Amino acid sequence: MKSTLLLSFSDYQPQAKALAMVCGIPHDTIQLHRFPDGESQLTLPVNLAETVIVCRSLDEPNNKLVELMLTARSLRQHGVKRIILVAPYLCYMRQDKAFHPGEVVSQTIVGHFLADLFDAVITVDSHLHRISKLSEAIPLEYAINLTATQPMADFIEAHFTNPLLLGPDGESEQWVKEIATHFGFDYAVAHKQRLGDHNVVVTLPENDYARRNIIIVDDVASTGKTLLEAAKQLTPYQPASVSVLVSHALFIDDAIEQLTNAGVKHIYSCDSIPHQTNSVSLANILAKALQDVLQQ
Ligand SMILES: O=P(O)(O)OC[C@H]1O[C@H](OP(=O)(O)OP(=O)(O)O)[C@H](O)[C@@H]1O
Repeated sequence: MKSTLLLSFSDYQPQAKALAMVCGIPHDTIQLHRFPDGESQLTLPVNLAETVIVCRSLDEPNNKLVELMLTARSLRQHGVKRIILVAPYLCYMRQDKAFHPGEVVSQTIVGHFLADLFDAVITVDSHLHRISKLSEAIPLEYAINLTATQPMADFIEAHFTNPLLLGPDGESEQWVKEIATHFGFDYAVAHKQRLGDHNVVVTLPENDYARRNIIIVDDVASTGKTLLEAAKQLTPYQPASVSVLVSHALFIDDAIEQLTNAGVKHIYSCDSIPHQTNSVSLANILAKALQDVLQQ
């Protein structure tokens, strides 16, 4: 048995291979076949290792969670001692509270499900708004929530001159402030009221937005409505440009088209979810965290 092996599915292979290369770990592929009835058939490599890292982002989560369970249980049956999940985008972290009687708190249920399968979980900019640590949702010693603020700051520094960062809601301040601090960028944070899945109201703080290159920064773009409403509020101030940068690019349905139609000039994202807007690689921050865990 080799000592360490990184496995990925075809949906995240370039990013997983890049991570394996930075870490100097061999990479192999889990073959996936979906039967006509929707069941998944998985085939693991024949040669495994004592420690196996499974690298898969958990957008479109429902099939992927079942496939992770099949993968992890099968790896254990084959004698793998340590199984680490690297999920740059972690699903179900937004349903963290029962807002109405009977509502299921998915965050902790999915968290315990992953803790039963894996020995460590590494993710990036997880949506932890009502808990302070990922280990409160995933009860593991190594439940690590990284932040992409450093590579995002480096990207902005390389592509913009004197930008103004805008967080579209109070929760985004943690990321916007940290990115701004790296290079002394100006920043502001808006207020958001969520009225429904596709309906938010964004109120901008007082600021001189005219003739500025503004970058709206957030953790995740799902319907894109949060970014869209922030961009629309900026238009009357006649900024030089409005761009967006997010950690996780879900961009459901026509989100990109709506942002473009609203005058958003550039749409950038980290590569936690494969998307046409991917501009910022997470390989280096994931590799550092993974190497730290492997040394334990
Ligand atoms: O692209 P969208 O569909 O607008 O979704 C993305 C937004 O949703 C999340 O916050 P949310 O509104 O859930 O607020 P919360 O911080 O209160 O959970 C997230 O932080 C984004 O701001």
